[in-house]
Amino acid sequence: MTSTTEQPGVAGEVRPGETPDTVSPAIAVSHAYKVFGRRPREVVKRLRKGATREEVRGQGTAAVIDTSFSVNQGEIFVVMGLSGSGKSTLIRMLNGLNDTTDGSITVFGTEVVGLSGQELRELRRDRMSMVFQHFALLPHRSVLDNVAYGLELQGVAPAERRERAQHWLTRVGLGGWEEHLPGELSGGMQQRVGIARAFAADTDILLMDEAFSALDPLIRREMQEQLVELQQELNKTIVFITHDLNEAMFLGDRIAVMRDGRIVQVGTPNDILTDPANDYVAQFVQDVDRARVLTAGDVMEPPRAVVPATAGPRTALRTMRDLQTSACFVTSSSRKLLGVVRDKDVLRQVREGGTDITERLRPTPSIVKRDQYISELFELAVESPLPVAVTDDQDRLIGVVPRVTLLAALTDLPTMTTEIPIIEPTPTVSAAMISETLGDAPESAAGAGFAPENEEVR
Ligand SMILES: Nc1ncnc2c1ncn2[C@@H]1O[C@H](COP(=O)(O)OP(=O)(O)OP(=O)(O)O)[C@@H](O)[C@H]1O
Repeated sequence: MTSTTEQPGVAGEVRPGETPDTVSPAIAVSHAYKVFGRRPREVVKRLRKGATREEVRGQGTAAVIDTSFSVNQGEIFVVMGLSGSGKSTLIRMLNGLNDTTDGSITVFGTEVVGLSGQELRELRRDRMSMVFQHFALLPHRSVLDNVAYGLELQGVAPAERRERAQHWLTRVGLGGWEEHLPGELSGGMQQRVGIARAFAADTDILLMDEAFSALDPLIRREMQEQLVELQQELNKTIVFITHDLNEAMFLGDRIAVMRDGRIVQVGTPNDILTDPANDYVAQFVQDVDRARVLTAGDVMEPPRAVVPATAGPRTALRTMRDLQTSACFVTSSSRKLLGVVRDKDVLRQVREGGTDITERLRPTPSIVKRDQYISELFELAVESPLPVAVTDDQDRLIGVVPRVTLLAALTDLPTMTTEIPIIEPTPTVSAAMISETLGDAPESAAGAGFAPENEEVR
């Protein structure tokens, strides 16, 4: 499990494969508090001593309480939580739009808490752009000038800023709208202008506060996909606020779940879904569209019905009989998936005295990669009698997704409902007939091994 309920002092969490020594976070937040009210520091003291948000309410609103987390360079970090949980306050603390009552926030190693107004403006101009839920466009400037606005603040020359703004308008699908005023555009189009403006400013960090919430579902989906695409292309660090769990799961490399001003869990979408830290998170995720969060790699099982190409037909047949299945994957010596053999074909081959199963090889009906969402597997699973094969970049068979696993993944049920695993597809030839052909007694499934090839030709 890689998810954490962030612990005090644990600011530099890193992703698998990275080491703390080689990666410095883009943003590190440590024990940060934000209290609205007349005596905020007093409230922090009481919170530190264990007072609850409710208990201090008379003195002020504790919007963000003892929050520690870090955002790695190049990741999409989503902050999710119900309305009022403190998400907007938190994201605005990162760029100084809200001051921080207590604690530390660093951006690329520079402490943000305590910077002057001028320094904060520079930070927002040069390092962190923000996309707001309600666009925040300048109503009397053209669409093009709105997109170029950040560049203007950065002092970029007019010709270059027009060119860059034009480029980004085209990227977000608004070519041709340059000279219009924002008010002439639909909500979805205005949001695209906001996004183009943020990307045009070319800051390393993008802060997005409910940036897609005003969009209708189809456009919203499109924008989510476009954001992921742009992020992969440009390797920006993105902090994205949403109260929509499916959006969080789709976008987030990691997700922080907030409740009543505190972060209650940080983890990958898979961690949050399969290993919620508490009942609150569990309730939150119960309605999530699991098919669009879990990948083939998350749910795949070790392939059982597999024989190497060097195994003869007798071995293949014995394997299928013992596993009570009618098909078997065939792999090369380097575990590359070559295809499948069927029980009927192999039975015939044994009777005919054949020795090379690759002569009876059929193409594998469905093959996916480990990072494909299981929503993409259903059609394949319906069309194919065999479990969906999962291969790596070198086409090696690394797992299978049987239909039962796919269905169980949707509801978080265990896949094993009986003691004996059912291996798809069911036999088309009886075990007795196979045993008679092989001239031996059935072995237990657990004992199914590969006989050396010289046994095959006896
Ligand atoms: N300027 C302010 N003055 C006083 N209280 C505030 C201010 N801004 C936010 N709050 C309070 O802080 C708490 C957290 O609000 P915040 O807007 O950060 O939550 P949120 O999770 O972003 O909610 P939403 O999704 O509704 O925007 C709320 O109780 C809110 O009323």
